Order: sequence, then C-alpha cells, then structure tokens
Amino acid sequence: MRRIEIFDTTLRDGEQSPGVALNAEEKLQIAHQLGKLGVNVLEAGFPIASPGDFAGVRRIAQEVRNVSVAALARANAKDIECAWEAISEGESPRIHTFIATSPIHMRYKLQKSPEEVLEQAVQAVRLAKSKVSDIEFSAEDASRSDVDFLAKVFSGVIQAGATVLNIPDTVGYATPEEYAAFLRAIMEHTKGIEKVKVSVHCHNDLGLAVANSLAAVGAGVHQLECTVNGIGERAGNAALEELVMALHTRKDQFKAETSIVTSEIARTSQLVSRLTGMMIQHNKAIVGKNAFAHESGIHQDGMLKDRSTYEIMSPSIIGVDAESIVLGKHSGRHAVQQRLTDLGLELDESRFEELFSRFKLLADRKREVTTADLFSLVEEQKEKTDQITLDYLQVSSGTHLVPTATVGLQYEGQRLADAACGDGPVDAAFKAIDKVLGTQGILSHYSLQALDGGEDAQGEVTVTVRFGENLVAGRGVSTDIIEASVRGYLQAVNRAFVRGWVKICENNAS
Ligand SMILES: CC(=O)SCCNC(=O)CCNC(=O)[C@H](O)C(C)(C)COP(=O)(O)OP(=O)(O)OC[C@H]1O[C@@H](n2cnc3c(N)ncnc32)[C@H](O)[C@@H]1OP(=O)(O)O
Ligand SMILES: CC(C)C(=O)C(=O)O
Repeated sequence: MRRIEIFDTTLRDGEQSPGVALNAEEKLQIAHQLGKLGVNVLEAGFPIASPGDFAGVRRIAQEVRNVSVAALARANAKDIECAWEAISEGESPRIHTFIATSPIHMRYKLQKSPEEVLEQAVQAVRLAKSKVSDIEFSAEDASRSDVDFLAKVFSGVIQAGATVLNIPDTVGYATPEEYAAFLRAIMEHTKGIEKVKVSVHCHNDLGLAVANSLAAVGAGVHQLECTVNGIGERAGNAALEELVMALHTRKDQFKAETSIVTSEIARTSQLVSRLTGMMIQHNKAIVGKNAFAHESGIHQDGMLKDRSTYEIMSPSIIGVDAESIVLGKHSGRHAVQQRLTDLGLELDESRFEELFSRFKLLADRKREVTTADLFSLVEEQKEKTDQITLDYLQVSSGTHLVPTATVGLQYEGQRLADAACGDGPVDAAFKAIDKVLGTQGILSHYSLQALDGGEDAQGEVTVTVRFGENLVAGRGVSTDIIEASVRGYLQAVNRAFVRGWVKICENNAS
C-alpha cells in the first residue's frame, strides 16, 4: 500500500467560499479538529490577506502540534516574509508559494512573459528556502499550461529548493484520463522530480474534483489537496471525506491509504459546516444527512436481510453511531455529560453547568435533544462573547396585518429598542435591529433548515449580510424560526462590529 498525504486547505481555499469569513478563534477550533482527524498538512491561511488571517495562522502554528502548518504566499518577497512570520513558531512549518503558468493567466492576469514568470518562481522559492526547508511550489492553472514550459518551471524550482510540487486544476477544467496523462508527462519531463513530492489540487467546476484527484493517485502523485465538505472558491475543492473514503473503501483499486482517522470525519464535517455557515446538502456523499439513509421498501428489506446489500461502508466508520440513549427533559447530568464526552466536547464544570441549564430549557420545548442540538448549545456558549445581545423580540403578522417587529437589544449595559415594519416578520425584525443600532445590513443570503427531523425540531437559520463592501455570515438556532433568524442576523452584526465594518449609534437607549 502506498501512503498518500492529505493536505487540508479548508482554512485557506475553503475560506475563499463566497460569504465565509472565519475569525482567529474559529480557525483555531477547526485546526485542532483537523489535527485530531489526522491530516498531514494543514494550510492555515494566506497571511498577507488581512491582519485577522495573519493572527489566525500564527495562533494555529503556535498551538496545533503533530501536523505540518502551511501558509500561502504569492511569488513575491512581501508575501513570503509575511507567511514566514506567521508560521515560524510552528513545529513543522511549510511555506507554500505559487504563481500562474498558463498562457491565459500569464498574459491577462500577471501581464508577464513566460521568462519573467520562470524567474519570479525561482526567486520566490529561493527566498522561501532561506527561511525554512519545507517549500511547496504551486503552478496556478497548471492544467491549462504548456507541458514543456511547466516542466521547465518545475525543474527550476526544484533546483531552488522546492520539496513539494503542486499541479493544480485551478479552474476545474480537466477530465480524469486527460489529467492523469498530463501529470505523467510533467513528471517525465521535470528534472529532479524523484527528489520531491508531487501534489494535486482540484476544483469542482465540472463536478470532477474528486475523480480527477483519484486519477492523479493512479498517475503516482504523493499528496492530495482538499477541503472538508468540499467547500472552496466557486464550486469548491475536492472533498476530503470523499477522497479518503474512496481510497479506503476501494483499496483494491487504488492500493493506497491515508493517515486519516475516519471516525473523526462526521464530527469534523459538522464543525466546519457550523462555523462557516455552509450547509451540507442532504445527498452529499459520505457526510450528507441521507448518505446512510434507506427509504424505499426493497432497499429496507435488503438491509434487514444483510446490510451489505445496500451499504458499501458502515456509518460507524465515519463516526456516525446510532444513539441508544435519547436525551430529553428527564435526562440528568450523567447522560448529558456522557454524550458530550462521546462527541469529543469536553467542558469544564462551570461551562457544563451553564450548558446543562440551557439544555433543560430546550428540553422543555422539544421532545428530544439531539446531537445537533447539543453541538448548537455548545456553539451558543462560544458566541457568549457577543457584545450586542438579544433582550426580547415581539412580532405581529398575519394575512391582514402589516408585519411589524419590536426588538430589544443589550449593548454595553444599555437596553435599546425600536420597532419596524417589513415585507414579512423576519424582514421587519431585521429592519428593527438596523433601526436600533443605526446599521444598514443588506441581506444577500438567507436559509432555514430544521436541525433534525421531527415536528419539534429547532430551526437553524444561516444568513449572509452585506455591510458596505463586506459580506459576513451569521447563524442562529431556536425552536422559533423568527427568533433563530434574529439571532443569525445579530451574530452577523456582532462579527461585522468586531471587525470594525459597522459602527453602532445608540439612539434608542431606554
Ligand atoms: C488560485 C487561488 O486560489 S490563489 C489564492 C487566492 N486567494 C486570494 O486572493 C485571497 C486573499 N487575497 C487578498 O487578500 C488580496 O488579493 C491580496 C492581499 C493577496 C492582494 O491584494 P492587492 O495587493 O490589493 O492586489 P489584487 O488582489 O487587487 O491583485 C492581485 C495582484 O497580485 C498579482 N498576483 C497574482 N498572483 C500572483 C502570484 N502568484 N505571484 C505574484 N503576484 C501575483 C496580480 O498580478 C496583481 O498584481 P498587480 O497589482 O500588479 O496587477
Ligand atoms: C494556490 C493554488 C494551489 C490554488 O489554490 C489553485 O490553483 O486553485
């Protein structure tokens, strides 16, 4: 069996998903979970992009051990110095520098000749090598590049000290056989290729990211770049869970394995979905809600006779187990504590007591408190640092009423309130919040889903709100969907406030 390394870029390319902006704390939380998942390399961010990203990458490098932490840098001195400053305290740091090599990108975007690009790539790797030994070089838009030119660039950067060569399908244009043949040609023509690891990074514009990455395994690459839930720029990246489970389930075909702890997959997927606000489609392979659900009679009959009839992998392998203890209003501390421990959610005594009292309040409102509800209770606790909180909410709406909402908020010990009308009760409530705070949010995305099945399920609302030039996401959960919407909107306002994207005018203090 060959060992394939998993390079996770959820915190860099994944964060490039429109509407996603993780703060340093959230990045760190995901990074710790990626460590538990067993990824080999964790690309923590693009430090030059913003002070927040720099801070997030730095904290990850300082705190997350047993995994190589990479930072992205364009092929210039400023980016490379900045990336190095962010990761220098890491246990096993990697500078990842890149430049585009396709005729389209060189001509229109970089406005440089191939010779200039070659020179810039070599200089960048040389500078990075003067800082640290592990250097990854990526040829952006490699799959639309000329083979001979690309091999020349790769030969040059190997000589300059690159240890990993990445051959991305940046725009998701390749098809599996064509990509495998392209990779073989590059490997054949690159001098010194035997000294380095070869990597691929596939985008999903044609829905082929995973197929192309697996074709690359067949062509002999050593590293796969991917993101949890396949999030990322445009249609996203190759999904980590799909790659890992394809290699695992079809060892007979690929003759390759990874170091991923598969039982951490479901938990990681849930965490990334929650913190990014990017929901997982129900029929998503491996981690979708329906991935192990059997609906039709003939399938159920087959499953009852022998699970192998319709199940190619057991849900337990990705960490999804049937719950034998149902948590509800009659549950005590032991049962709740045990479930939290099973879920890897360790809380100290005071945080547990606070969570337990909110658990009881929720259990009064719904029959069963599910795993998703527990994750949500823990998340709410983290958001307790919010500076603007909901005090109360009143809405009136109906077939012959103008929807009206009154919202009371707390900010710096003051109680603020105002009322507004809107197209519907949610719109009215958002307008009331803006009126109270003097903000002007424009809702660019709103989605509502039940946290779990059942008529008493909590509603989970995810919003993306534009404040001026900036997009920010928020998420709220409640048994009342208007309250969930308001909590989601307020989370977005709080995040925008912390980043200095909105200012609060306290006109309505009481
Ligand atoms: C395929 C990928 O996913 S690559 C990663 C993409 N991710 C991101 O872009 C997210 C973070 N990006 C950012 O925050 C900003 O774009 C920054 C901070 C990196 C740069 O911001 P700005 O300096 O304002 O430049 P802007 O983004 O407008 O333009 C990019 C510039 O970088 C140049 N550039 C692009 N790629 C590279 C590269 N690999 N190496 C060197 N220069 C590059 C472009 O030619 C352009 O240069 P120009 O200003 O001389 O025309
Ligand atoms: C920076 C590189 C690896 C990239 O993200 C891409 O080519 O898609």
